[in-house]
Amino acid sequence: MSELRITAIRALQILDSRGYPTLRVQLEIDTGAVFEASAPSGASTGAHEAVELRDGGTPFSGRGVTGALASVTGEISNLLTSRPWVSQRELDEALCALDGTGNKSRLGANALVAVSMAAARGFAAGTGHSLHTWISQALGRAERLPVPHFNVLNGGQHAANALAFQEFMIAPVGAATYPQALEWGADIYHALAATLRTRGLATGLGDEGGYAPEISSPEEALDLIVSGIDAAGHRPGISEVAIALDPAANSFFQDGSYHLNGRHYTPSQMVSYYGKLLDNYPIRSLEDPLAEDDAESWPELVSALGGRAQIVGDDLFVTQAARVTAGIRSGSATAVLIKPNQVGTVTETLETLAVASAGGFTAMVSHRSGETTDTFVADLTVGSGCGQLKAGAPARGERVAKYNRLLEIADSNPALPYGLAILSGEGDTDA
Ligand SMILES: O=C(O)[C@@H](CO)OP(=O)(O)O
Ligand SMILES: [Mg+2]
Repeated sequence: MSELRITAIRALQILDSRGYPTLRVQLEIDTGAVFEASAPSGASTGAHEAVELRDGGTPFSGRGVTGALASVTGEISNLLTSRPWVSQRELDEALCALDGTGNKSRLGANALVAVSMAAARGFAAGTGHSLHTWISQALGRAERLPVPHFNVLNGGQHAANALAFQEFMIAPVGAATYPQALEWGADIYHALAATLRTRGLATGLGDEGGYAPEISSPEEALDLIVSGIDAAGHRPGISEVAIALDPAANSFFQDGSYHLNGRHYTPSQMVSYYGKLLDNYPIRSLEDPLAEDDAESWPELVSALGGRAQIVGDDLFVTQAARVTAGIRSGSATAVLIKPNQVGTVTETLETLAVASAGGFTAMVSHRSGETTDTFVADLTVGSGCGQLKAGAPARGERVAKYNRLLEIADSNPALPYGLAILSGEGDTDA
């Protein structure tokens, strides 16, 4: 692999999709080529995520990134321009050592992840490969176009309505190709708007571009989505248009119980509740169905429901290999959600994917609720071969940037397979 000789690093404050500042980083190398990346930002964050550096005070309600910009143009720039870098791992390890904290809080995970992603683009270009192919080679996995999981109805911390569950996604599992999956997703999204209007419900949007009607129960949301799928002329079903949920249960877990539908559910009652949802709706995936502070209840949920739906740890694992390893041992989930900025570097993200795969977990790559038009996660999904990406609704620029990047990849790689895969270490077996 050719060395990366970085000659200059620039950092620019830009706005994310919620109107808060974030950073865009540019690395210039000795050939004059420039590689760019931008940091996304979550709203429903896990307690163990790598920590963003935010200014506090004013402006931007305390969410300024002056400090993170200074990390990039100061210490990080001094280090990265001081010598050539032979690999992504070497560069990322040096970044982590420079930060010196366990959670990236000194230099900022937002600063580190943007630099690390820009460097990955540089290393990929040095090999003459696209980013997705470079990632697949780094992981030793076959490339695959994912089933897009479109978040069409928003609640929780991503919307102002009273819906406790955060994300209601549709997954066109039965589409023959990625472009067809996108077409189905867009058609259903529009049909859902018509369904909402017919019932006198608002079509205003939540943070990820899904509708945020004034409803409060998950069942109402699921009924609306099933109607929308029907109205678009598709079949709701596990192997046609399936549903995936991210309740993000941290946000309605209080004092040992889950506050939902005007009731308090014990962890065991939540497991039965999800069982009923699986009986009544074609749900293929449940992310953060329980809270991270209720970690001891996850194995019970997996024993009861793990054979019927993918159980994904997001806040529970925060893309960190050690936490995934512990989750594999305790049987706490069957899958991991992958968000590079939760751990802070590309190398650590790839490590988490490798650990998940070796332990028989599936993986789903994810955007954040605060996004930019950066498309790194689209390439990461294809290169990891994990077969699943969630990037919000099939509308709004920062969301469709990812879906459109997948169209580009599909267009220039017509032989790439499309669909779900199991990260089993054995290759890409169809799920
Ligand atoms: O919970 C999630 O999975 C994410 C992305 O959809 O939300 P946030 O970025 O706010 O953590
Ligand atoms: Mg989540």
